[in-house]
Amino acid sequence: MAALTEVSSNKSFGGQQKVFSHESAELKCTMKFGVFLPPAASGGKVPVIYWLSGLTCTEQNFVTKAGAQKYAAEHGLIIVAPDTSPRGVNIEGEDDSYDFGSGAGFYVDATQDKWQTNYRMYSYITKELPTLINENFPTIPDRQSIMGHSMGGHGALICTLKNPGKYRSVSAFSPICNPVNCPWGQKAFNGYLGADQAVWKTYDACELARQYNGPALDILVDQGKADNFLTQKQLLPENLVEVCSEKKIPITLRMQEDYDHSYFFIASFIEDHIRHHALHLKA
Ligand SMILES: N[C@@H](CCC(=O)N[C@@H](CSC=O)C(=O)NCC(=O)O)C(=O)O
Repeated sequence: MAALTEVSSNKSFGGQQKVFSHESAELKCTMKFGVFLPPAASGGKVPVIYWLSGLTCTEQNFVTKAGAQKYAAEHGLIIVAPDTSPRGVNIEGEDDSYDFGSGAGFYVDATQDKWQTNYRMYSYITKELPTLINENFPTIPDRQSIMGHSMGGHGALICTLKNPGKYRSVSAFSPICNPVNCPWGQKAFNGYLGADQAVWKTYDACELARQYNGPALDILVDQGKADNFLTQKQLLPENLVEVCSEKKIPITLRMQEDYDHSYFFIASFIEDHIRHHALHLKA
């Protein structure tokens, strides 16, 4: 069993909000993650939701700003919130921009020389982290769901679409829906995956939805209408809705008047997302 080091522990809504660090075999560095343990977890096994954060985030953003603990406690759900990239791996240029390198792992397994040893966030999120969580916390391993924000919304969507049946449900706040067609995605995919756009498509939610052939999905997306990144065409939710309607994949896109891209938006609707996952995790 891989060793966990407790970094912090705070009682919250009758449960415990903790942060742990561990040595990641996939990323070859020390990583941190937040884990909320609801009161129900002290008396038995409970389902788990993974939260994937966006650009510039660590595990702290969700833990301190989303206000999820109250609802996770009420529904009896563990929530795990990992960091968004390898840290301190000393790759030249890793800290040069906010949207590539540190804090911007984009939930892919890099293939390019400089990045491929450490930048393996896809394998970390879908394999190493769940194994670690299931070994160390009272989870029901086949009852897991995933949600995320922006770059993390992209991550939640692709982890679900690439692994039919692995997650009981998926939801996202302002996700990057079509990275092959937006500036953030093009920069990250070119840097981590190289120039071959056929490889990019294997990590693009619209392309993956076009090819999806698995259990029925029930995708929930919230998007603020006053989100500057929506206006800048970084998110492209309309492209995902178009593919999902062609493929008859149920998706609910809620366009929320006046909300921006921030955690104030996330905190306003996190209750709905946790309820959405609870319905599927307890069905
Ligand atoms: N600094 C950047 C914008 C960075 C930003 O807005 N990050 C978002 C996620 S964006 C997509 O993945 C975020 O979650 N920030 C952390 C927070 O606590 O708000 C710029 O200036 O454009």
